[in-house]
Amino acid sequence: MANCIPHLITGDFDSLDFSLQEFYRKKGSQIIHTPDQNETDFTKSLRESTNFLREKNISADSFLIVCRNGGRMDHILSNLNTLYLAKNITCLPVFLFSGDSIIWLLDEGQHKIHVPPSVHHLHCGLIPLGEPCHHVTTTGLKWNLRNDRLNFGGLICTSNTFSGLEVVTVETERKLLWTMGTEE
Ligand SMILES: Cc1ncc(C[n+]2csc(CCOP(=O)(O)OP(=O)(O)O)c2C)c(N)n1
Ligand SMILES: O=c1ccn([C@@H]2O[C@H](COP(=O)(O)O)[C@@H](O)[C@H]2O)c(=O)[nH]1
Repeated sequence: MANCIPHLITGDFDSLDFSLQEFYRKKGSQIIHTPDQNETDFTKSLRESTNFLREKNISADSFLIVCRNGGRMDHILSNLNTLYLAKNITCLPVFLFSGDSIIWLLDEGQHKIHVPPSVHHLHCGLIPLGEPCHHVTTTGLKWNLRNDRLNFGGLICTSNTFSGLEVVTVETERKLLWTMGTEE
């Protein structure tokens, strides 16, 4: 890690040691303090990173966010909320990677998800966070949905897995979180 110097360090810094901040500043990291307490560090850092890429003229395909799951349910839920907020911050896709899962937000419409055979035995799911999804249809899952309704308090799709096809298709008329296991 000694050679890994972040281009940008940003946040409210309530959990960042000042000496560590100074260490990285001297190594060349740009430091942006965002004290606003009406948005989470993740949401703000997505905005700062988007500005950073634009100012430095750096092109990127996506954001891969590596987050800890330290047991704080409010952190987990606010991280998922940031996936919904991301559309207003960046046009790049945002993938949230945590532990052995990756999760991202599917927009309304049809989706094809390419699934490498090495993860066919792992878990996947479709989570209707925030609002019911009245019509969801899938192919490529062990337990497929056929114009089914997903909602909290009713059916949500967790602990599903793959049928063995290399492509999963999802059709949804509302935004829907897609989660899947990743290789150890
Ligand atoms: C309605 C409402 N609830 C709660 C808050 C408080 N709040 C929301 S985001 C935020 C900042 C969180 O900072 P972050 O470093 O992302 O998380 P932490 O580990 O400090 O909880 C705070 C304090 C608020 N501003 N408004
Ligand atoms: O266990 C965790 C801890 C943190 N996060 C994310 O990081 C930010 C900042 O958290 P701090 O406690 O201020 O360092 C938080 O909003 C989460 O997005 C996390 O996901 N899991």
